[in-house]
Amino acid sequence: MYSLTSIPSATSVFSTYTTFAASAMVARTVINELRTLTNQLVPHQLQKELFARLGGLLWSNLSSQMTLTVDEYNGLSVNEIYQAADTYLGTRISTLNEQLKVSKAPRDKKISVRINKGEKIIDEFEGIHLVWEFVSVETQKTSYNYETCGQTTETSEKKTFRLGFQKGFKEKVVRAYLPYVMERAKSINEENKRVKLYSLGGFGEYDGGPWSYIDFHHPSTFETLAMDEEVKKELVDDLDRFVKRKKFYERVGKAWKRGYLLYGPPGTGKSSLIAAMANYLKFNIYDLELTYLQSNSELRRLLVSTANRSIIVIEDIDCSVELEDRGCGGSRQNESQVSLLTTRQNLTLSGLLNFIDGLWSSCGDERIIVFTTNHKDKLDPALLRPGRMDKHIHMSYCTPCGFKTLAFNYLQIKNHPLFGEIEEMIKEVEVTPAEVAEELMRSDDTDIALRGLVESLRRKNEKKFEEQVKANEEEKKEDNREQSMDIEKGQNKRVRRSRTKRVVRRRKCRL
Ligand SMILES: Nc1ncnc2c1ncn2[C@@H]1O[C@H](COP(=O)(O)OP(=O)(O)OP(=O)(O)O)[C@@H](O)[C@H]1O
Ligand SMILES: [Mg+2]
Repeated sequence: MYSLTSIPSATSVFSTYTTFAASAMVARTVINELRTLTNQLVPHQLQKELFARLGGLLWSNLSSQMTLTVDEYNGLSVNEIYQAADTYLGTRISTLNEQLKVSKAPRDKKISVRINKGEKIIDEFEGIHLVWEFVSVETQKTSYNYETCGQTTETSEKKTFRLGFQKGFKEKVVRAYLPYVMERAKSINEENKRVKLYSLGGFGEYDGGPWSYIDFHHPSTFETLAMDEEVKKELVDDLDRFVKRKKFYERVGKAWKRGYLLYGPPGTGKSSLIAAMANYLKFNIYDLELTYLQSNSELRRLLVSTANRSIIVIEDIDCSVELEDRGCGGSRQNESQVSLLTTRQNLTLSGLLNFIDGLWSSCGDERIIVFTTNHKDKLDPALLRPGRMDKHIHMSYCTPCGFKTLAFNYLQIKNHPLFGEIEEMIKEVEVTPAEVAEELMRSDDTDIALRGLVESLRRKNEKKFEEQVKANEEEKKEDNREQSMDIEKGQNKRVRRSRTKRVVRRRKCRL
């Protein structure tokens, strides 16, 4: 609604009209002049094209709207803005859209919905009204085929997005809106990303490098992991902080990397934790089996060819590398003299550590490296040195709290009359989460599964008791043996002393 003061006066309307009419007359005269000139100089077909373009140019200058064109390809390379828009607009489809396309690649998790030719999508960004339009033009190209000795016609589709908005917002659209679209598309792609497991075994697909990959479908998540809740939370917070700290790492001049050492007995969830980390961050996993490698240079080549946003895993590091005495009279050598168990003398622990600290740090971003071991005490101190692995995480035997997580995972229950008994027994017995999981999987019937677990814990407890009794007996036997040896030693001493006394007495007599 207009207020009285906002109604334009008759004179101002008339003066606007005359200005507009005068401009139109000038434009028409210019066009006519151009037409006469070009009639004489330029062929008819070219003239048509020229005027169409000129008309478009004049129109866009006279109108307050402007259009940005986003082609699928920029020359031969893909246009990242097009790809981002394609992804982003999939999330902006509304009930106004009538023509949609759906598709799903064999390995995609979700069905993708896109707008069809001619469809428009309305968007708002910081007060700017934006209209996206999808345009697709089919072109046919005929060429001579030397194999069939005939003409072949290829049809190709040129896909474009047109983005319309008010001219005055051009700067803001280019500098703020399009980066926003790209950022949103990146996080949408991250959400839908399929995690890949790269290895050196050569059983998967290759994408150019020395690693082959398969899709990673491990179901482990932080919710399903039975581990100390505080440690779990600390780790999740640590990962969250790590991925957000690009600027921080730049500022302090440190490589954007993080190292974790997971240690604990077999079956306590070290590999499951790596899977949970990969699923949480949507990072690919590189399973680096050192036994496949021959030398430090090969190791370097493999590490350099890993991608950003990935987890490099070296499992059972204590079994892969071992200290070896070389030279120096069999004494324990320093880290530069550490070599692999096998005869592959050129692959050394120091090579690995130097690379983690040095060269590798200078290439790539957002990398996590994880070592696992069942025997932390067997590891070379060089690996445990402060600053080398950022966090040491102990994966322990099952705790009462861990048992509850597993019971919920496997049986979907949060409580049961047997819980109290089981929790008490778990405090006493060393049982791994893998063993508990195995028992819980034995039956779909909650009572049967839990009773089975109680039975197995009881057996373990009895075994532990028997082992303790045996150990005590052994200890007693050992004590007795030592005592009798002491007695024997004492008797021998007395005998020796009395003999010496007799000799001394005899000597005195002689004197
Ligand atoms: N902490 C845990 N939380 C949930 N499930 C677990 C846990 N630990 C073990 N499991 C179960 O046991 C199986 C074996 O565990 P996992 O392979 O992760 O153990 P690990 O510590 O890596 O053993 P290893 O030292 O032998 O490699 C897993 O697939 C999972 O089903
Ligand atoms: Mg493991």
